[in-house]
Order: sequence, then C-alpha cells, then structure tokens
Amino acid sequence: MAVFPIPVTVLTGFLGAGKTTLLNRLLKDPALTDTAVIINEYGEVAIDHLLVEQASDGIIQLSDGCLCCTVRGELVDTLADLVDRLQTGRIGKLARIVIETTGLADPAPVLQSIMGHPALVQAFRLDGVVTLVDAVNGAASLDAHVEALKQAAVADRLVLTKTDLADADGIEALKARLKAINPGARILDAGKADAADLLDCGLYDPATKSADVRRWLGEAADEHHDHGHDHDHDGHDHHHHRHDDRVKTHALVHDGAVPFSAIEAFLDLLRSQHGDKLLRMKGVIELVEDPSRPLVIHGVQRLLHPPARLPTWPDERRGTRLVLITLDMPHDYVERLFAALTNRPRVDTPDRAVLEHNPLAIAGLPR
Ligand SMILES: Nc1nc2c(ncn2[C@@H]2O[C@H](COP(=O)(O)OP(=O)(O)OP(=O)(O)O)[C@@H](O)[C@H]2O)c(=O)[nH]1
Repeated sequence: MAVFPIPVTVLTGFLGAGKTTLLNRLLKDPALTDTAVIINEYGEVAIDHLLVEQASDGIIQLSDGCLCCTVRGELVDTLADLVDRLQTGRIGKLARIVIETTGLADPAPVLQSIMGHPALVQAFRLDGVVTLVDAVNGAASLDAHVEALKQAAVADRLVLTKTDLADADGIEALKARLKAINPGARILDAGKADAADLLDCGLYDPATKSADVRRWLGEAADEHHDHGHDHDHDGHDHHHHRHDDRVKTHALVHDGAVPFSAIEAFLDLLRSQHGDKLLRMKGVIELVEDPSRPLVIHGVQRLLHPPARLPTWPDERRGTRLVLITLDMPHDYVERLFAALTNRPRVDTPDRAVLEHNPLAIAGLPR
C-alpha cells in the first residue's frame, strides 16, 4: 500500500561530503521505515549499496549509474518501476523515497525527472533537497565547482558534516557563506540532525497536519513590503568568493490578488527567456479569479510542477509570495518583470499591456 503522492527527498552534496554516512544513520530511524533508497554511483563501485544493505533490512536496491543528465532516463525508469511494483503488489509498502545523488551531479536534472514526468508527477512529490557540505573541504568545493554552488543554492536543508574535524572559526565562516548563498534553507550540523529535521520540508507540515506557507518558503519571503526584493547580498564581505554572487534569492511579495493571466505571463516569460538560470521557484499566489483558494507553484528550471490549489489559506497572510533562486540572472530582471506584470511598473519599465503585446519590451532582456 502506498499513499500517493509519495514524498521524495533528494540527498546531495559534493564528493565525499558524507552522504552515505548520514544516510546509513538515518535509515535506522523509524521515520524511515518503508523507505526506498535510490543510490546513484558514478563509476563501477557499489560499496554504498553494501553499506546500506548492512545498515537496514528491507531496503530495495534499484539502480546504478550517474544521475547527471545523460542517464536521466534511468532515474525515471527506476521511479516508474517502483510505481509498477507497488501496483502489482511486488512491493508491499512505500512511504518515502530518498535519492542519493552522485557528488558531481548538478541536482537540477534529478529534480526535473521527478517533477517533469507526466506520470511520475502524479505518483511522487518532491519533499525536499538536503545538501551536505563538508566543513573541511566545503569552502574549496564551492570555490572550484559550480555544481557545489548549485547544490547549496537549491537546498531546503543545508547539513554541515565533519564539523568534528574543522575549527570553530572555519565552521562559522562556512555557515555565514551558506546563509548568504541560500538564506531560505535551515543550516544544521550532521551530528545533531535527525530524520525529523531533514524530512518533510514540503508545504504540508505533518506536525500540524496543515499547509505551512511560512515554513515552506523560508524567511526570505516573510516580508511585508509590497515590492520585490533582491537579496543579492550587496554590502556583505564577499570579495573572497566572487562566484557566490552568481546565485541570488529573489523574494517577490505582492499584497493583493493577481490575475491568473499575469502569473502565467510571468512564469512563461521567465522560463522561456531565462529558464536555465532558474534553479528553484516556490510560491503561493492569491488569484483575482478565486482569492479564497491559494495557488501553489513549485518549479525547477523550466519545469513547473502542475500548479495546485489549497482549499483555504493556512494562515492570516494573503497575497502573493514567490521565492526564486537563480544563477547568473541579469540584474533586476526578475523584479522588473514581476513589478510590470503585477501592474506596478517602475518608471523605466513598460506596463503589463505593453509587455504582453511585446515581451521583449522589458529593459535588461538580452536580445
Ligand atoms: N570525521 C568525520 N568523518 C566523516 C563524517 N562524515 C563522513 N565522514 C567520512 O568521510 C568519508 C566520506 O563519507 P561518505 O559518507 O562515503 O561520503 P559520500 O558523500 O557518500 O561520498 P561519495 O558518495 O563518494 O560522494 C568517509 O570516510 C566517512 O567515514 C563526519 O561527520 N566526521
């Protein structure tokens, strides 16, 4: 038996960050009963499988191969096979899936294969991205590899590993850096993090049995101003890590309802013009057409999870809150587009009517 959609946790982190070590520990937690683990090893080694097998019974070993885009098909096949096994009774129960990515993987294709597949999207939902960052080597990985930066940027939870080997100043500096890259993610210490800290990152909070927008969107979106914000960390001491500035968190807040057509135009333009720069997008929207039922959007790069509607607003807060995490997005583009489409054009930006007629009219758009 399974309750669809089944939550999927993506566990990522750079080479040797400690993913398998953490996973082996988590699998002993009763919260991970009936969890299927998909481990994607790059190269010939299957040591992780053995470790996992030793660590717990009843885990289904599913696939080999790297989770980078060239073998994306395989993850999709693996997930589809799980659904098939469930439906034909070859698996009794399946409560959760954890996908451990290879250290070198760009996490986006993994997330896309969950969200972007027409059948799988009914069966699975992305619960969260847990990114491990090695306290000893993490800073160097962030400096050297854009994949490490992306892994940190898309995370719902950032987990520091090997803190027992690093000095306190180094740990604090790394935490500050991660906070600047991804202000919405909770930062935890691997030694102290348990299953409850790492699972159930989604909109639905099992503890309260209700949707929790604030928790899901993180503090970046918890602002009361009626204009877009660009958390580009200006003023922080970032000259040592120039390339961190390629990542930005945009918290877009609009008090009041928005027509569906405006949201559609915003998402279409953003994804068609700069989809590859969009790492992650989450949001809750008050629609003019039906203000009592918030529209929930969740996307990774060009892919948008089919928008869902909540039956009611979970708290007193109405309006529209979107959090976007981008890489190399042209300065101010997201904010200008959002402002234009919510009919609050800035002086130098055309309004929505003009933009819908001619999308290229927006300033700052490369032609
Ligand atoms: N001292 C210390 N060592 C750790 C910690 N976490 C992991 N390690 C060690 O670091 C090494 C790599 O850990 P793994 O769990 O295999 O890392 P991984 O991310 O799965 O590695 P890949 O799959 O190769 O990317 C192992 O030797 C672990 O024992 C930690 O918190 N402290």
